[in-house]
Amino acid sequence: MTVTPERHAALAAYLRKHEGRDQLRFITCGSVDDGKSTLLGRLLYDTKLLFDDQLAALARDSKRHGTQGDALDFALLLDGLEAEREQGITIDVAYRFFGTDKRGFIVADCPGHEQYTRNMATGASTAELAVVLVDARKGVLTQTRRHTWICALFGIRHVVLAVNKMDLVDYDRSRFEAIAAEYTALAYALGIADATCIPLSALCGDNVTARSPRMPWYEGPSLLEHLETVRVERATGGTGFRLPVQWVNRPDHGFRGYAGTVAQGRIAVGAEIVALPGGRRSRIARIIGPDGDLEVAAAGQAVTLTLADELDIARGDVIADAAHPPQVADQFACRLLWMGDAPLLPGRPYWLKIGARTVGAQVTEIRHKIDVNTQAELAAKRLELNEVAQCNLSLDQPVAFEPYAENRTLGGFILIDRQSNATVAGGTLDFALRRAGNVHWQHIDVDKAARATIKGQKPCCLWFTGLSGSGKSTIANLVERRLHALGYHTYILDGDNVRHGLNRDLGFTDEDRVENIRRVAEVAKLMVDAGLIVLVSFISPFRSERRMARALFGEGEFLEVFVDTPLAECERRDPKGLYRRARAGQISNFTGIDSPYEAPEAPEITLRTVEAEAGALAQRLVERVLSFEPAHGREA
Ligand SMILES: Nc1ncnc2c1ncn2[C@@H]1O[C@H](COP(=O)(O)OS(=O)(=O)O)[C@@H](OP(=O)(O)O)[C@H]1O
Ligand SMILES: Nc1ncnc2c1ncn2[C@@H]1O[C@H](COP(=O)(O)OP(=O)(O)O)[C@@H](O)[C@H]1O
Repeated sequence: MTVTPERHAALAAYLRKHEGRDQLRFITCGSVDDGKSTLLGRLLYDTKLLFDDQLAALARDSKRHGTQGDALDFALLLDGLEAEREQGITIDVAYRFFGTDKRGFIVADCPGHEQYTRNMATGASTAELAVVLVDARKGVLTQTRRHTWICALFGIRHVVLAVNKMDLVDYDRSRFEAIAAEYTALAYALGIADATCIPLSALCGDNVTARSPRMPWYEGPSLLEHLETVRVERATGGTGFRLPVQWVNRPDHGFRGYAGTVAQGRIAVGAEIVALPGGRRSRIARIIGPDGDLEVAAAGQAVTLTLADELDIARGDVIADAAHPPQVADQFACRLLWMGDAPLLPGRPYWLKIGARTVGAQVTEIRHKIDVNTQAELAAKRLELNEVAQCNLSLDQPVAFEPYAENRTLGGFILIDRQSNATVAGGTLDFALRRAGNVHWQHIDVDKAARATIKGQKPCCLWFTGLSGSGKSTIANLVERRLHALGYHTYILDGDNVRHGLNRDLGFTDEDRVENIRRVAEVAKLMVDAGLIVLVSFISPFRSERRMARALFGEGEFLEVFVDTPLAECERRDPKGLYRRARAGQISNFTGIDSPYEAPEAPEITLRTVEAEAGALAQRLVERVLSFEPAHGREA
């Protein structure tokens, strides 16, 4: 079953038709084989609200591939979708919708495999309730705990534990009660106020839509009865109006509209607004809905606003009630669910997307990670796939936000890998850290240009990267000697040396190397600011951090010098005997052996040390530097 444009259109039509009707948005989550597909299939079938085309397909597939004889195999209803996922077709979450005369339902179906945590996070961030499945024979598993944790993280306050396959434990009451007790304690520890446990058999239909005579000891509602009647609070935090601007609509010079979905509150024509983070104010001139002008816009509505004044508002800005604006900050305490295959490394730059805004961001500190089985808080220097943690976050620019507990749209974010563009984390902003709030940039009259002029040179950073023993230090040293002899003001920052002082606390794990490069890049930036020609000679093995270093400098100030020497040659030279020791297992995390080196993709200069002598290579570099130095009578 594919999620075709027709089905999306059908969903949109359904939502329109049932606007205003009581609706429950929920997600289903469970481990593989817990029976999630069968349960959902049964629920859809028994409420007789399957689309006809789906039913026909189900009857056909059941005969062909089903495991239930001539009966309908409900699992097949959903497994088509699973199969597409196996083939790597990108479907975040499949939304299904059905209803009874009491309520409409929108279900985000999230597959159970570990690697689909990402999809589950997407589903959870818009759901009001979660149905968590466990197999009665297996009880609460690590996966169950993880899913429940994710539900809690993303603000779901109502959970149903569907204890499935009760038929396979002879509808045993004590088995159910033991699982229910364990799960209720877990949910309570995670702050989930309402955890309802229901014993059922999706396959046999027990307690799914109607109470089962096979479990007379169970006095609670069937799953459907519960879903129809559970009361969920819909309040989304405060009442102040907020609209994250999705796009700026400028068909001609006469019209400038700001389009987006109202994330909170309501606003009327004439009301005073503030555009954040900039802080400029104006009044609402027009509110334009899909069918024409409106007097008022409220949470959930997609509208275009025009303002009385021409403000410089860009995509990603937030238009807010001027009397009750949200906070603006660039440092946060947050909770994070790491979903990247490569680990999270503090200090590494990622993109952060919040509302309609994307900004550069770094996790500055992992305060602790959380063991989903025990809730224990553990020290961590990195986060691996599916780990959750409390972190501090620093953004390159301030953003308007609300704590996640108050508004999911303005408090929820994702992190995106800058190289692959993959979503690597989902998170929630808890509160702003004010540490940077009172630190202002101090203006200094003597600037970089003045310092450079007095030295008669153009400051720059020559960033050498390459394997240990490739020749970075040798060549950098020759370059500096030559420039120095010509009267230039230079400085070499060498990895070995800086690691004796400023970076004495760092080792050679990936996370320590990230921090090592971050610090030395900042130091190099200060030295360039002081007017110097700086030569940085660090292995700097990761593209991501070299890119971060480059971003600190102005146009033409940063030259990446790739000292390109094959590993075998470095090993043959082995000037410090380190390769020999690494091969003997005496040094771990050695670059090129058991720690990666990511060669530059577009360095300004590549020096192949097996093809030319160090002196000749150094001379090439000196000439390159001199080519953009101001002429002042020095001779090369
Ligand atoms: N495990 C491991 N891996 C790589 N290198 C090691 C290691 N242990 C010690 N050394 C010595 O440390 C020097 C590299 O430090 P850097 O600060 O340049 O490394 S990095 O940029 O953080 O990767 C490097 O110096 P160079 O040979 O000049 O590159 C080595 O002498
Ligand atoms: N063309 C060359 N350029 C630089 N170094 C070379 C070259 N050919 C041989 N070498 C030798 O390779 C070794 C490089 O060591 P070093 O400069 O300390 O490398 P790194 O700083 O990259 O670890 C030195 O012993 C140097 O004499």
